[in-house]
Amino acid sequence: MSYQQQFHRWLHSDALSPEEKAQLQAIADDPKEVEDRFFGLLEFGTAGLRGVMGLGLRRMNVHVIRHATQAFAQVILAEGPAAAAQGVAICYDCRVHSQEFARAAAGVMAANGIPVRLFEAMRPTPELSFAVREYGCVAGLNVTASHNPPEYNGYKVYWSDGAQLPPQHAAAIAAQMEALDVFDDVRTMDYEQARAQGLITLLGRETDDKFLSHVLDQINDRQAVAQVTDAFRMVYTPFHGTGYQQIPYVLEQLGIRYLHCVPEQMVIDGTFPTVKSPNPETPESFALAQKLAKEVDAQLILGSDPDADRVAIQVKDRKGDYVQISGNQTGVLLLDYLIGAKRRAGTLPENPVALKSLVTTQLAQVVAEANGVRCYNTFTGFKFMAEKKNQLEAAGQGHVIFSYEESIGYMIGDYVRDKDAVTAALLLTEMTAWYAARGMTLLDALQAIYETYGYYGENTLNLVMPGLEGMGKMQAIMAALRQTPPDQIAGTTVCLQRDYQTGTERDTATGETTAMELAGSNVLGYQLADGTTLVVRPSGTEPKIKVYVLASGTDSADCQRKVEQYTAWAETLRHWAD
Ligand SMILES: O=P(O)(O)OC[C@H]1O[C@H](O)[C@H](O)[C@@H](O)[C@@H]1O
Repeated sequence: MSYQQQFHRWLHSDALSPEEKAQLQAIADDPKEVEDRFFGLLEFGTAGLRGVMGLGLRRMNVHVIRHATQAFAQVILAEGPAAAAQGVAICYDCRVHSQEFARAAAGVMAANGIPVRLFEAMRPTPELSFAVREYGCVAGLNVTASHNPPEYNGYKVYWSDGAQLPPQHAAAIAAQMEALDVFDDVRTMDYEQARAQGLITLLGRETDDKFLSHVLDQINDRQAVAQVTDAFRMVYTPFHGTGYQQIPYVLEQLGIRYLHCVPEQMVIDGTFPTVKSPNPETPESFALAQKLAKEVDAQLILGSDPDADRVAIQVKDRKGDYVQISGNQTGVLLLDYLIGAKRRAGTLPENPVALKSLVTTQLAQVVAEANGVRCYNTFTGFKFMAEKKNQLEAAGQGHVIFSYEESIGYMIGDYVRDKDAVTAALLLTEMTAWYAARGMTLLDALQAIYETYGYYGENTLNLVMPGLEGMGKMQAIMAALRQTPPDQIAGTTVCLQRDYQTGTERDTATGETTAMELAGSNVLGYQLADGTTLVVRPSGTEPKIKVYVLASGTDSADCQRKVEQYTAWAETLRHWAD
């Protein structure tokens, strides 16, 4: 069906209310907008479906949610009646329409005879992962667009291990979505009726208590916190999102006495009125938190993203300014700390393993291996880390103690299979207090790590390319890089050219091609003669190409110089599609 046909189908469908039809009518004379909204289905990316809210096949709205859920229900039903009877857990975040979408999804599952455990109110994403495992659900889903701007919403899908669906299962849902009509093939049931029939039950306090008790079990060193508690001040912001109860709670349980939460941002609001972007990766998001931190003279600022699966930190430097510690650096600090803390507490398992994504700093591997911890790379997305953790542990090949990505996601413990800002916030605070008890800030600790293991520097460049046009440009850039793989980048020889789609690595000196362990994802990589690694991939959550520069050098300035040099080259990729 062409996009115009799709548009007319929606415009005349009985499933749409008169108001919805009027909204669609308003764009009828704008063919570009109609095309953008109807040219195809939303794709399952790094974190499921994600899109701008609005009417249309390529937008997030109740019809698309029901369609996706019907497709998901078919995949579950195909597992047989026993699997379907295990039911699904459903969660949602603070966004406008998230509760409505979650209830609509619950209604579709119920209409398909699949029992639903629905959170009574918004909750952090990691609690959904936990609930799926805890209640032996066959699957789970979460209505959230994580850190995206307010106009977005999304749909994350989980399987029975509590991890987001790996590509082959996501592809099964996508295939069902293609096969099922968006209106005619969707079974749905009234929310209240499904509740009355016991097909939808609510999850609340009891689940929180179980989850939080696992989180608190991760504490390694209460003593260190007790030592500094009278002088240790910190600021926390949930950015109007789901971390607002559990993170302050666990920090208090850790023994933090002076915890200052940013009052304006403790107010739940899916429009995120006090920030340009609710993404804690962007230091500017912390403006209000910094203001409060200066007032109370805090040592640490911590901010969790709206669905509380990711967390970023800022610390006070010598000049008294708050500086962001990148995800790459935070992960290295936490990994190094956890190895030490677990060793001191006698809780480091035999055969410890750390996982990271292939676009995360090499330093993590160096630190892990120097401390007797094996380290593996995976593709971006915690579904891949969860898969690797499950595989290694089932085969008796090690116990994963820590998994992380440069994009400020951290997974710790065995009770979740997704990134978890609640546990990470707890341990980042414990770590900061531990160093404070030794007269060190996290910046000092980072410097010590560089001096011990070598200097590393990283940057991620985002080439934003929105809409249908942007999609074409991104494809063209990836195709051009494949067609003419660079032999030199910014004047430096490329030694190895990697294509993670085919899983092959080409040595430019010999022309020899060898197979790599990782394959099957649209990612390209270049190993340069000066030790720098460059990785290029289209984002799976936003319309952009991401270029990762991972450098090492003789000191910080040397790393910085390389990072700038290759970032400048990465900027030029923008024009490869012109
Ligand atoms: O690089 P992207 O595909 O946009 O993904 C960026 C991040 O998005 C989500 O938060 C995923 O859960 C993360 O695993 C991922 O690192």
